[in-house]
Amino acid sequence: MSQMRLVIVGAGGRMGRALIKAVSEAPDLVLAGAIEPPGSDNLGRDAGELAGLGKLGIEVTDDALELFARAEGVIDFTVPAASVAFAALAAQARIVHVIGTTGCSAQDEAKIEAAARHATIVKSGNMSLGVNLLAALVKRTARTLNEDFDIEIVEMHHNRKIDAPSGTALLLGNAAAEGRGVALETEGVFTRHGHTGARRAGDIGFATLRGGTVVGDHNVIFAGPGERIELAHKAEDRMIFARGALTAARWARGRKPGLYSMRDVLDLTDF
Ligand SMILES: NC(=O)C1=CN([C@@H]2O[C@H](COP(=O)(O)OP(=O)(O)OC[C@H]3O[C@@H](n4cnc5c(N)ncnc54)[C@H](OP(=O)(O)O)[C@@H]3O)[C@@H](O)[C@H]2O)C=CC1
Ligand SMILES: O=C(O)C1=N[C@H](C(=O)O)C[C@H](O)C1
Repeated sequence: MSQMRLVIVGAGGRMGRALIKAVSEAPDLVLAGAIEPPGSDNLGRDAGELAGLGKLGIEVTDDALELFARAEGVIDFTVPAASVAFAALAAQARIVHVIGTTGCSAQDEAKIEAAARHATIVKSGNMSLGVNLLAALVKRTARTLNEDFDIEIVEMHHNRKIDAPSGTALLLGNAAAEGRGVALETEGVFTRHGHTGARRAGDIGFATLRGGTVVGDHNVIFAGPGERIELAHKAEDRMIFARGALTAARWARGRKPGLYSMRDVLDLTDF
């Protein structure tokens, strides 16, 4: 099979740079373009140099439409408004769109779902194998334990992160809710301050920590009477997300349009 031609959007970001490196290390993939927003200082720079690799001969541009027309897939770790716009363009070009962007609103999700009628979209709050396996374990654990076990999700990220709770924390919260047969929308508790009253049985609580250069730590605590189970993941390197995104692109190649998740890609659907 020929090399898969991929465009990286948000090429100058923390994940964009990791993705350029990951694509350049993969013999079956080729970098077909690199995109930054209009006005970015990175426009016109070489994508390889941006990622600290030396010249790759791919100039960073803001012309997504032109690049998407010549590519098979786009990898997107940007911001919600950009991902919604890129999904519409991916639908127009009928290509694969891998979305790692977090912090999307319900309206953003609806627009992405609409784009998935024509684009093959894989979207996940976390592209790593470890976190998706953790989500399966959380779901399984929540299914066994009743409401005597209080579920709390603690996450910590670097001080540049702009959304909370993390996409991963929400993914894990949804896994816990699914395991328990409830909806996170009604059971989730996202803030506590002041005289909150006692914890309600069945709550799924979230706590958000921000500081330093932490790549991403998540801990799901099942606190029961006299015992506590903790399931945790610590990301040490953004390359785990980048490689996961490339696994998703390969999996989506040639697949019919639709909205998929890493659960589909990693065949964890039985959990
Ligand atoms: N699902 C997963 O596994 C993971 C998800 N993420 C998520 O990915 C996202 C990005 O994270 P991170 O790389 O740390 O963030 P950064 O802020 O470092 O990077 C975001 C990049 O997107 C660019 N961008 C913004 N708007 C546009 C646009 N319209 N067109 C093209 N590029 C645009 C920014 O450019 P500029 O700076 O010029 O605005 C920047 O280069 C976040 O939502 C994060 O939570 C992160 C890691 C793993
Ligand atoms: O912004 C980040 O850095 C990360 N974002 C994702 C999230 O919101 O869960 C994934 C990872 O934890 C890093």
